[in-house]
Amino acid sequence: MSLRGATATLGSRPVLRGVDLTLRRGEVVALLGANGSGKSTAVRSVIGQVPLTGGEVTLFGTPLRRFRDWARVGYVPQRTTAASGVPATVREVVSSGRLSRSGLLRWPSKADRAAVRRAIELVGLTDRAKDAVDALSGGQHQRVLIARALAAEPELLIMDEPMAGVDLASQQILAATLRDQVAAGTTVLLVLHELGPLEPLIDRAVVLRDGAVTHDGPPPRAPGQHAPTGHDPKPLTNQGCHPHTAEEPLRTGLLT
Ligand SMILES: Nc1ncnc2c1ncn2[C@@H]1O[C@H](COP(=O)(O)OP(=O)(O)OP(=O)(O)O)[C@@H](O)[C@H]1O
Repeated sequence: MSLRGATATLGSRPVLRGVDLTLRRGEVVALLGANGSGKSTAVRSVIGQVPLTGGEVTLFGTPLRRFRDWARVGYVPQRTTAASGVPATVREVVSSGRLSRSGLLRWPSKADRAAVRRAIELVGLTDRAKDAVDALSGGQHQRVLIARALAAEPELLIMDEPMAGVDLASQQILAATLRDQVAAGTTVLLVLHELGPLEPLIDRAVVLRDGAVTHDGPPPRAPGQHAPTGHDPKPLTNQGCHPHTAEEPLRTGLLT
């Protein structure tokens, strides 16, 4: 995927100011930066949720406006309250992630059901498959969202702060899940505040500051290290790591 010269304005505020971000097949890239630097906006523009005012997005070589093959893309939004109060089971939510591949109008095939089962197993929730998602912890809920993205067996996986507010046990399961995906050749774009347990998986880090790229290269080696450009005097890990408070549910088009 690539984002070239991307500019975007939210309200009257320029949020992306000429962002270039390219992922080659099989790469694992971390998008880092302080709160409000534009990370979420950048990934949401990749999946068409934020319109660009300039520049372009291409997915698998196709310009976004002509791209239709959404089953090739898995997207895990920032933690939301989208599932709370919805009486859906883990299996139902994960199955919804398969619809981009199976379509709404036909009965799920054996392969669809197996992919859903595998995705639930990958995130370690097999024993909770019949439970309502709103009976799960925050970390387990995040695992459900990841399983939902994996159910379509995407070639490109985009995750927005998958570790935010996730307990250590879930973090380890997520890291292992991601390791399997990467080993299978999936391309991964991760929005992160710090590399944490995902560090060994990451090939490259892109650092945003005020909507512009200040670094594109090797990831900072240790948590707490400074941004590698020398332009940013603040440690990447200590900029108000925030449990995301209740946010509006996102309508991604990938999740229904
Ligand atoms: N819907 C919106 N309307 C107006 N401004 C917005 C909107 N969404 C985000 N912004 C602003 O755009 C800027 C970039 O936000 P974005 O969520 O992309 O940053 P981020 O780097 O992902 O931050 P965080 O680490 O806090 O998630 C912020 O200043 C934010 O306040």
